[in-house]
Amino acid sequence: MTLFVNHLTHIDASVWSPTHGLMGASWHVDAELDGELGPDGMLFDFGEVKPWIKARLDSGLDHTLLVPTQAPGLQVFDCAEGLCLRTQLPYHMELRGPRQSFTLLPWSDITVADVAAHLSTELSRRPPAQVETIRLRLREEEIETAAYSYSHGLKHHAGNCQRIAHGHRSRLHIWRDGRRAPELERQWAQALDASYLIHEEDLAPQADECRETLSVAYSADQGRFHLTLPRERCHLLATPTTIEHIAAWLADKIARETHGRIRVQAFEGIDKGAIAESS
Ligand SMILES: Nc1nc2c(c(=O)[nH]1)N=C([C@H](O)[C@H](O)COP(=O)(O)OP(=O)(O)OP(=O)(O)O)CN2
Repeated sequence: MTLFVNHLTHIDASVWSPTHGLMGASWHVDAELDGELGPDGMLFDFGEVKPWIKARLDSGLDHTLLVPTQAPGLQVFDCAEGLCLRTQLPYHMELRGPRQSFTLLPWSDITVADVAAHLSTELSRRPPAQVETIRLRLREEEIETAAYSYSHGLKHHAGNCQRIAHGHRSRLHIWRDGRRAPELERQWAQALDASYLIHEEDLAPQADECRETLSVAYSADQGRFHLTLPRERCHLLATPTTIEHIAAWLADKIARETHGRIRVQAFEGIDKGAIAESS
């Protein structure tokens, strides 16, 4: 017998791509479970499927940086913070942080299908009673309008959002003077895509010769984090990079640039976010 649960949860993470660099990702999770029915006529109570799978994803790959350890020019080694990742292609990046903020995968690139297969194997190792196999399907949200991916870290977050390189793929809705503005949406989604958002207060001192990079450093409950990446990939905010502040920052910037009354609905991954207005 096979049981299925669609839209079981979401995964939000960042992915290191040897062609695109640091990318935010958000995936819907659908699940199928194979096994034998118990005396109650069920394979596994629907009420328990979701918390069982979600708990394992939340304590595993969710909100980590997915690293393809066989990618060209990539090094991973132990360091005082836990693990250090150094990359060369498509740009130089160095990230140091606690081990649990990385998911190391022995591949040359990360694909959604391979991540789903990897999670399915992991979950099937110790399945609940009566369940023999668990298959996950990961899907990007279908977005016909503007979308962008970004990465960030929230040092004050009590949970895994404190990890310095976790990210999202998000819709962006903008209204100018009460009307949806698809051209502004495309323009801003393009400007933000594949970016890293920084709270200015987290900028770390750098040597004068490092004009082309920015470094971010902070300590949080899970440990110390340090990230250096190209300046051109970064946007600086005067506030923490919560979605409330991102929406307000965008609304202010766009209102100043267009001299219009601007409303921004900024999503953080799938189906949630914040709305801000500025004129
Ligand atoms: N009000 C806000 N709450 C949270 C924000 C925020 O900007 N404003 N941000 C975060 C993190 O950035 C996080 O990445 C969001 O991930 P989320 O999926 O919400 O985290 P959970 O795993 O806790 O939620 P589930 O959807 O149940 O998996 C957190 N909060």
